[in-house]
Amino acid sequence: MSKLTVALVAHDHKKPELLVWVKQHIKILEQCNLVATGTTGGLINKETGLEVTRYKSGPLGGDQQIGALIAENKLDALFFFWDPLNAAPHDPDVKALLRLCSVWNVPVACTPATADLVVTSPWFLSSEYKPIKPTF
Ligand SMILES: O=C(CO)COP(=O)(O)O
Repeated sequence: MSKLTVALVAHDHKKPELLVWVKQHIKILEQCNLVATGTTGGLINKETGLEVTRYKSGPLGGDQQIGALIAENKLDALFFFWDPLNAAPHDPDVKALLRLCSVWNVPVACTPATADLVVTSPWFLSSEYKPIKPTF
């Protein structure tokens, strides 16, 4: 069975929450190909030793690079702890990334609670479940 490709992204004020979450679910996440925006990916690797493919930092195009994976049907899930209390200079990119998850029916979790439920679902690592991809 091929590994799931999973993207991990967090805004600065949410990085501590994402790190806690990654450590809680490390046994599941180590079975996945992990990709991340630059700073998030560097922190995850440093704090957990997990291998992470790092794209550019979010404000420098990293969200768009992850969006490109979605458009190419190369991403299985996104865990995006975005910050609802601080404006981001690249807000259009953030919206575009979340929008593409809706366009292509990619599972996306934006809070630790949702992320817990998604990653512990019996369907998460199973080949029994494949999201239906829309045809346009
Ligand atoms: O800005 C981000 C997502 O929108 C995250 O980027 P970094 O992981 O480089 O901080």
